[in-house]
Amino acid sequence: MIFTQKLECAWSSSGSLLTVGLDPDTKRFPAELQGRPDAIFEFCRSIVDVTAPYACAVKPQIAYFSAHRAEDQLEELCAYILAHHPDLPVILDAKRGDIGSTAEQYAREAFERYQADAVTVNPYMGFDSLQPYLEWKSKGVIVLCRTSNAGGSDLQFLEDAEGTPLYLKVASLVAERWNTNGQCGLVVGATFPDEIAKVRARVGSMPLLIPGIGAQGGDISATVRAGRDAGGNGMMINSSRAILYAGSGDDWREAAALAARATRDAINAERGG
Ligand SMILES: O=C(O)c1cc(=O)[nH]c(=O)n1[C@@H]1O[C@H](COP(=O)(O)O)[C@@H](O)[C@H]1O
Repeated sequence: MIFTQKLECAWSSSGSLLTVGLDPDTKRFPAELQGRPDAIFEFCRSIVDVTAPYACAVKPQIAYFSAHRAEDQLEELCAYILAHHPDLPVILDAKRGDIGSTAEQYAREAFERYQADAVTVNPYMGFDSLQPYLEWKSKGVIVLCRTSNAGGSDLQFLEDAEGTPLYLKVASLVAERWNTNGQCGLVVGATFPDEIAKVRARVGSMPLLIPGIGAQGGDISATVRAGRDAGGNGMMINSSRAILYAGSGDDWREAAALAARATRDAINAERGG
C-alpha cells in the first residue's frame, strides 16, 4: 500500500488527525528508564503503544536518536511499530536535502534501513535533490514549505517580482510539477494559520504535516479551520513534547495517553468529524 493510501486508512480507522512526535530527550525520561542502555527504545515503544489509539501517524525525529548513537534503537523502534502497529504510518523526520548521489543514500536510509513510510525533506537544493526520494514510489515525501519557527520567515517570506512568497512557490512547484506520483506532502507550521490556508488553497487535498501545536503554542482551532481538506481530513497535526512529557512521575504513560486523547478531541471538535 502506498503512503497516501495508508494515511487515508489511518485517518478513517483512528478518527484522528493527530501525529505523535517521537523526540526522546533522555534528560526528561522518567526515573525508571534512567541509565538503561535501551532507554530510548523503551520510552518510545511505550509512548507508541499508549498513544496509537489516538493517532493517525507517528513521527520519530532522527537527531534525538543519532545524537546518542542510538540509530540501532530507532531501527528497532521502526521494526516494532511495523510489527505491532502495522496500520500506523511512520514519518521519519530527517529534513534531508543534498545532491542526488548523496540523496540516494539518505533515501535508502529512510526507506530501507528504517522502513519508514515517509520522510521529511528540504527543497532548498531543488528538484534533482528530491528525485531519489520520489523514485521510491510507494513512499511519502514531505517537503518543508512554511516551517513553524520564527526564523523560517527569513527566506520563506521572500517575494518574487510578482509578490509571491517563496513558501507558496514551493507549494506550487510540489503540487504542479514534482508530485507526479501523488506521493508528496508539505510541512506548514501551526504557528502560521493564515499561511496554512493559503497553502491549502493552492494544493487541493495534498496531505499537510503541521507541527507547532502544544509546546510551540500554535492554535489548534485556527490550524484545523485553515488546513482541513474538503473531506475534513488532509492533515497530520504533530505534537511531540506536550504529549511525551505530559507526566514525569510513575504515571508518565497514562499522562501521555490522556494528553494524546485530549489533543485528538480538541482537533476533532473543530473539524466537525
Ligand atoms: O518537519 C517537522 O517535523 C518540523 C517542521 C517545522 O517546521 N517545525 C517543527 O517543529 N518540526 C518538528 O516537529 C516537532 C515539534 O515538536 P514539539 O514542539 O515538541 O511539538 C519537532 O520534532 C520538530 O523538529
